[in-house]
Amino acid sequence: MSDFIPGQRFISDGEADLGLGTVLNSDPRSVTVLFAGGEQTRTYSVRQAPLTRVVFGSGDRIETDDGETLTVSHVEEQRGMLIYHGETRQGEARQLPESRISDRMQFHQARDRLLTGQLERNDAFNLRYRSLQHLQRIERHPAFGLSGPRVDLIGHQLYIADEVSHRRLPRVLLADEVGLGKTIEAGLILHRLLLTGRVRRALVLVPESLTHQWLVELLRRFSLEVTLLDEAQSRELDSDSNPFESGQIVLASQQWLFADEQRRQQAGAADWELLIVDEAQHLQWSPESGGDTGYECVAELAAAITGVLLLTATPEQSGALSHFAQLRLLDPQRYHDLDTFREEQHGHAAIAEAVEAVARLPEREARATIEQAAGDDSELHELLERFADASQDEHPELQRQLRRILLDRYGVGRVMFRNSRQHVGGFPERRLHVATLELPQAYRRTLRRVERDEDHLDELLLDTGLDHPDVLLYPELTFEALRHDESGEAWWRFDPRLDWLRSWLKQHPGEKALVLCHHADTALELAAGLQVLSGLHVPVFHEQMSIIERDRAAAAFADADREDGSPLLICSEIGSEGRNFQFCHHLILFDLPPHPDQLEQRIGRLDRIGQHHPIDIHVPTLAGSPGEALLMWYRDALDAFTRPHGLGSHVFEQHGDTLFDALLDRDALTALIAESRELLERTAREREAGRDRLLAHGANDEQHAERMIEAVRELDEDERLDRWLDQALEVFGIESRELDGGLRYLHPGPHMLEGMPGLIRGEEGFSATRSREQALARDDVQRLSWEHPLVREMLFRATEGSLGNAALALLEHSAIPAGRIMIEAIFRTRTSEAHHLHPARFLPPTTVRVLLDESGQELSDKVSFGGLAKSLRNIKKAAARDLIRERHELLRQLLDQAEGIAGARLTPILEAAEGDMRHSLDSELERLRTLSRRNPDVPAAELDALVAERGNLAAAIAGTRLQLDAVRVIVTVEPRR
Ligand SMILES: Nc1ncnc2c1ncn2[C@@H]1O[C@H](COP(=O)(O)OP(=O)(O)OP(=O)(O)O)[C@@H](O)[C@H]1O
Repeated sequence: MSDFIPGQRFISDGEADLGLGTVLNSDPRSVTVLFAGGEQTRTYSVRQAPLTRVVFGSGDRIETDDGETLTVSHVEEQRGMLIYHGETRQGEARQLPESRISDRMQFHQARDRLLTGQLERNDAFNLRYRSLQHLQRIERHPAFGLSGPRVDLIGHQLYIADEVSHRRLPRVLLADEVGLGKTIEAGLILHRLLLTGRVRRALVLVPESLTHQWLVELLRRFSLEVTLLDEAQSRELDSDSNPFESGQIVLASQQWLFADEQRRQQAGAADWELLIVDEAQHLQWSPESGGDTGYECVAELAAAITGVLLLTATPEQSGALSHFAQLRLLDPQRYHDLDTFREEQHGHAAIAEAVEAVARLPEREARATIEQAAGDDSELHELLERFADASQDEHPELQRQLRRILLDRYGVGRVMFRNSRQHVGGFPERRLHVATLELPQAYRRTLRRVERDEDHLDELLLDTGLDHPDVLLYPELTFEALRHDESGEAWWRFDPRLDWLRSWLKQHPGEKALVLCHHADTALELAAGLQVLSGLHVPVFHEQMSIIERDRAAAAFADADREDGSPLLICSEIGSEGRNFQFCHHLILFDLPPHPDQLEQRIGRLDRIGQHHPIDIHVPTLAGSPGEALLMWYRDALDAFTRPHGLGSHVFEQHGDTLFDALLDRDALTALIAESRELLERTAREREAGRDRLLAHGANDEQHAERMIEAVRELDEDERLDRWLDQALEVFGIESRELDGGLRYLHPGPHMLEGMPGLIRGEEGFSATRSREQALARDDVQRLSWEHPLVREMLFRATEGSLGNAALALLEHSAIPAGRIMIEAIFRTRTSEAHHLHPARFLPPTTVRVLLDESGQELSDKVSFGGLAKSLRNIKKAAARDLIRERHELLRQLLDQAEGIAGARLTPILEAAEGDMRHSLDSELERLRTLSRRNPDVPAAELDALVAERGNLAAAIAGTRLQLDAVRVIVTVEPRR
């Protein structure tokens, strides 16, 4: 080291605490270094200067002399001096000559720590190496990001999560039938995108009534810490700051956000990579009048955010228009014209037939069907040719490709996923029980007048302030609105539905029932009536209640044994939307909602995943009333109580007005029922032949789903996690005690390192299991997986901090003379930038291990890490430091040599990663290109994004460097006798 240049930066190998030194001057024999941090100057002989040059690489953070932090992107050398280029914390580009690095900068890197004697326990070094190895394996695993959540492994959900999270533009409509797990699918997608680093910030917008449920689900099932933002909390935050920047995942109520212009602007100004909107059917839009405030707010956000998940069980609640409006939010260029959209829906049957024909290949008829659907699509024809020449072994893969191309090109399934009970299977039956009760006089009078005199309806609407058809369907509201005399009798005193309900309770001791009413007022008064008449205190659940009150009511219902427990819960229509009540199987429809999708939402509270009992739907109805007419239409025309078919809204769109006119006219009703039934059956046949069939094929690929389940199980059962956990818990100072039933209790030990998720020193710990079943059955038990926050934190600290990156150990060996030195150097790849592209799927942190003996011989082939680690002993720190100091020069030489050896091994690693990446992205690009020629569902932006991604990934891989991550010095000693 003869050419020291003034301004270059070094640290003293022996005196690390002096900090970072600057060469002041040098001559052929000596070099003088100023350690400004310690205000000291040292002069060394050039030949033996115990100095290590400080060189940073891309991705490193440098502290500057003016208090900034610079993240290095690349380094340039000018006349022996290094110039660092990078970005400041504010994202500004900056150049920094090495002379301007802060004198006080601390060193955490392996080489500096070793040479400055900052050594650690051997087990920490072992943990570091093993953690890197596991990361390398897990980040490439096909189930990575999906194995941690506490959910049952349900095929269609895992398929959707895998498919969507792999897309560059994850913008889809999750439209499974009610209760099939859209929240879970959205959670899985979010979880994976967060873990892979593609998403760092997400905004989740849900109806006010569901905020708490989402908060709890994201925490309990996905271990995601979410900031629930409301007005009070926003005000508490610093008035200058944007409250939407206050958390990584922000959950907010749609009602709150949509109503406040300033908050909407703030949400739009924050940086997000993913937007999730639940119950998207409420967003209203039409070509004539544009969107309502909510729609426009979501449209603005969706235009700026890469990933968008819209959730709705009833995408057509307001007809094809609302469905189109949702798709338009996801891809406005593609869905720009409502008429074209309507027309496209007709061609789906032929494609569905072709998709099904694929399974029957090589039958001639099947081939003909596919050929016909393929038109002039040369790729499909070519695949069919290949199939004809292929061996039987190759058939499944070719069939998969054929199916995929057909669905991709012509299916709606690229943007929309809809699973139905019919295709998922395993759902309990629904049973309808109607109780026809006598219409009370008080209601009858009003109805008869309307029947006789049409104008009376208008008067009634004016007098009551109610809407049509509510004024007819909910006679208790009409009665109350007309009851001017406060002292008069309340409706619940004479309404026979109350008596019916009371006797139902008597006949079903120990059972629970969810009672639904269309209006909150009915729900409240019904509860009041029950209290007076039966002394029963029944919790009510409606949209005017606070979230806390609602949760309390739901809890009292869930646990009837509590002091405030109740066998009934009375809910208003939208008060209970999205809620989970599958622990109960009796549904009492105190009245019926005016829209079939609302009826489906009601039944969906109980008919959800997790419901194991047939569902009993009880409808007390008043003979001759409009409510009874509606029941007949739902039951006889729509078949709305047996199973969800998603066609209710379509029929309603055509016949809704006539229906409301026929509520008081039984002849008209009978005709309407026949007409509606005919429309329902015809549409069902068409949909079954076309769109629905295609959607069902697109929403789930059973083989893919099966592979995902297998992949997750593989990680679930990974025994290496148990071994790694034992080592990690020991190093981090966490104690573990076996409990009965395969559980373990983790709790903080006296020396536990700070900041371990879920554990605080001096406090209780938690029970944990590796078993998915056990964790699903018990809320109080956490499930340990490679994705559990504690495991991730330990993996992170064991590989990213300085923990265990420098160590010294003794090796007892009779065949090697005592006092000989070896170094075990672990290098790892560092791929900078492009985190959001998840380069780790092609190049996870990859280790290169180099084991050199004193003579510079490379032994890693002969001596394995595990074999060596087993034979090593610890040594006292002070003695280790002395040893290092004595052998400085040799260690530096060995480290330089190891670096050279490792460097030579980098090229094949990068080549393999680049090959993998190109293989994967090229074939996807090819697929998208062909697809975009046929299927306008593929937005041009997706193609551009993919090309850009390939370029960025290639650059990231090419820019990968090897960094010495950890080093262990091994000193031989004579075996102890
Ligand atoms: N994989 C799973 N493991 C365990 N529970 C699940 C799973 N999938 C769904 N569930 C449960 O089934 C119920 C319905 O799921 P979820 O709320 O996600 O359905 P949804 O489709 O969003 O319903 P809705 O249409 O009512 O909004 C919830 O209680 C959920 O926790």
